[in-house]
Amino acid sequence: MAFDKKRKHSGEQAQAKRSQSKGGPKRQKTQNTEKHFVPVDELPWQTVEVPEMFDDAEGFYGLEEIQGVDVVREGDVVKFKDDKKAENQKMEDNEDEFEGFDDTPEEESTPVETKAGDQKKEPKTKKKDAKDQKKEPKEAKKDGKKDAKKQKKPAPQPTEDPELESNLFTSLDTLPDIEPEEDVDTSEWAPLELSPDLVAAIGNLRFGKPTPIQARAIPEIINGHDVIGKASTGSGKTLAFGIPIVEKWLAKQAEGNEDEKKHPIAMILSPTRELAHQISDHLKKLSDGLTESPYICSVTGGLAIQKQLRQLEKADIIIGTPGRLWEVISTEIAVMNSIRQIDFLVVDEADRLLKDGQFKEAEDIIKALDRTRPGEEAEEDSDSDEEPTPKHNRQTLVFSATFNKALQQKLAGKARYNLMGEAESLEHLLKKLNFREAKPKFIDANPVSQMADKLKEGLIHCGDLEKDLYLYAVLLLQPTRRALVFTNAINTVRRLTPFLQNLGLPAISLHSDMEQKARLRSLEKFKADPPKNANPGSSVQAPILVATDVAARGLDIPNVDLVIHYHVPRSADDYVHRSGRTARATQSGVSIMLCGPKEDIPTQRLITKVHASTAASSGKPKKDLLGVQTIDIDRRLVSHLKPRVTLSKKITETTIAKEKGAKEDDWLKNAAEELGIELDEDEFEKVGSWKGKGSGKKQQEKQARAVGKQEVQKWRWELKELLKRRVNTGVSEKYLNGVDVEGLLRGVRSEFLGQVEGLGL
Ligand SMILES: Nc1ncnc2c1ncn2[C@@H]1O[C@H](COP(=O)(O)OP(=O)(O)OP(=O)(O)O)[C@@H](O)[C@H]1O
Repeated sequence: MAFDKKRKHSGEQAQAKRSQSKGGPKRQKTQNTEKHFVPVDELPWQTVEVPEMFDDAEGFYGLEEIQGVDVVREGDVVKFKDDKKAENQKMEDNEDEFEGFDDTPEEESTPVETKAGDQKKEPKTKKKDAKDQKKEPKEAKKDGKKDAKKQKKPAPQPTEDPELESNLFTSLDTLPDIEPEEDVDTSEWAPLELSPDLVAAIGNLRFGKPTPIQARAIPEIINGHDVIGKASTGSGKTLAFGIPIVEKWLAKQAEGNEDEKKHPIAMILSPTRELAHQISDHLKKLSDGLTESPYICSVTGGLAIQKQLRQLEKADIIIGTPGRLWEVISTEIAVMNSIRQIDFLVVDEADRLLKDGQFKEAEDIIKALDRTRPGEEAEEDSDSDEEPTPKHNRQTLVFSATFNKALQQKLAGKARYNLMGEAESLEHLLKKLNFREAKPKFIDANPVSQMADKLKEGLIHCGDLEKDLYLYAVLLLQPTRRALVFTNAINTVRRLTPFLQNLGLPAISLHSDMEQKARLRSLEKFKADPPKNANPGSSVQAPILVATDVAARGLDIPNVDLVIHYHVPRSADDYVHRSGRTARATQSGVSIMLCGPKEDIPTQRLITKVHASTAASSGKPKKDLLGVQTIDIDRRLVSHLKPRVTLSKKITETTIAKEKGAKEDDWLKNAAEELGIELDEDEFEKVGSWKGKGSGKKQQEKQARAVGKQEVQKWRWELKELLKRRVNTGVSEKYLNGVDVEGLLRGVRSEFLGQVEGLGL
């Protein structure tokens, strides 16, 4: 295409220019398209050699041509579109769009060191940008992910990121977006006399009033007391200690004492890695709303130590698991010295610290905190002959939903006897904590019931071998947004996850034998977008997390409405914490125990223990008030589900046995090779088998390994066919109690769950 260079600004072109500049705020797509239009003077014109004969032509002083330009006519307006520029722009746009976060380890390098660290320096506008990005439609993100995969865009360099946890945990993400003008009334926070900046930050979280534990603990902590706080699960204990810590940090910033600012203000000990990351996230969310915010870092095992160390050096608030914290601070004197000057030591889920061998490390940390530095020691010793009492200025805050009853009584000044056993060791821990005050304030926000207000509890009696069947039945029957299944053993998690997946349910595993990054990814998946239709009556099944007790404490995952105890928990406290993953804050939820014949007695004991105080305070007989309802699931429904459960079990067990067998074979072969022994097939068989304990199971595994691939495929096909048939399960809670079965079987309710068809009775 060629144009006369002697081109005046025609009315059309001027109009074209005007209309481009008038663009104003339009939808993104329009803006992008506008970007591709180029003013006529800026097009990449090329001079054309003209024949001599035109040299003297009047008014004709040259010819230029252009390629790759589209002329677009919009009504009276003509626009020029540079295709090459448009193409480049498109590529840039695609790159901008990429926000993929898939399952590959590379993705874990999402830079998250920003957050609180950057909060310190970042102007508010930046945060707003981040928020805006978050608000981008999910679909766009997904497309971005797909495109990125298609283009094989080089993944970001793995940077051993200790904070994959970013935004994994808090349910704050699920709060509906609020318009800026929609202010939350925070007047109920006024009695706590917090700084206006902090109240505004709390308002940003849309928390209109403090929870009972917050209302009681925050003033005591601000007044400088040591506090032992007890309140039911999901009742806001994290902010009960988090708010006063941030308040003190703000006060120190205002004082402007540079020395004071150099060391961290608080160290929070958490029993699990996931909980540590969650607390960190929760406090960062609170700090997001501040003009200036503390640098918060989490220090947990399973992630790169070097980066954690760098973060520790600049941290204001440290949250960590005792093992990793001890590993880092015991070797880094500078960090240790800095941590010694903390104002707050928090022990979250204190009673759990007694388990899993964490006690020793927690004790080491506390001892190290109190050990005076060499110079100071000499001074003290020379001044006094008395036993050196460790001097520190820190406040100690201990929180949990469960404290041993005897210890509680003692703390409340009511104990008439010495503490024994577990309580004794908790008391021992409390002693080791070396409180600043002789008598820390004990605040019990829920003296009567340990369980959350809006929690319903149920119990299903079934045979030992029927648990899988009942688990499946409950998951089909009880509509959920998210369900959590707890087991007492890692192997059960390993088996149940594929078992449920084979049945078409989106099960995800979580246990301590998984790599830390895989653990965080599992939680991320579980917490990911709630399925759009995962509501009563929907055919979309909500995610199911199958976990050991590693997920029992503290995790605040939004919209978990069902907790199933596949195994009866080992202790009443475990039951309280597991069940506490549902019915959090203002939400309601259901907790159901599957109880085999052998578990009957421990279950009764457990229920009595958990509900004894409720019964006692009402003065009614315990048996009427155990609060746990026995659920009868209709046998006809259960027996209808049995064939598919049997098939899924067979497939799962065969697959696991084959995998395990292959690993054992490899191990044997490697061991034989190293010893320079050649094993023939028969010997190989002999070495791999024995007649001792567990030989029955071994035999079963052997049989399972012998099943041919075709057979397994046949089972899979049969199961697929069964799953295609619809089961009218209905979605009434009444149904769980066996009340409305007839109606459901007749198809009175029009709601269906799963992809299975009528009971066929
Ligand atoms: N004042 C408040 N008003 C409303 N919701 C709140 C308030 N404070 C905290 N929350 C929310 O309540 C939920 C539970 O809080 P948190 O995780 O601190 O509970 P918890 O008592 O520590 O539970 P657990 O014993 O299980 O660890 C969180 O989603 C948190 O954001």
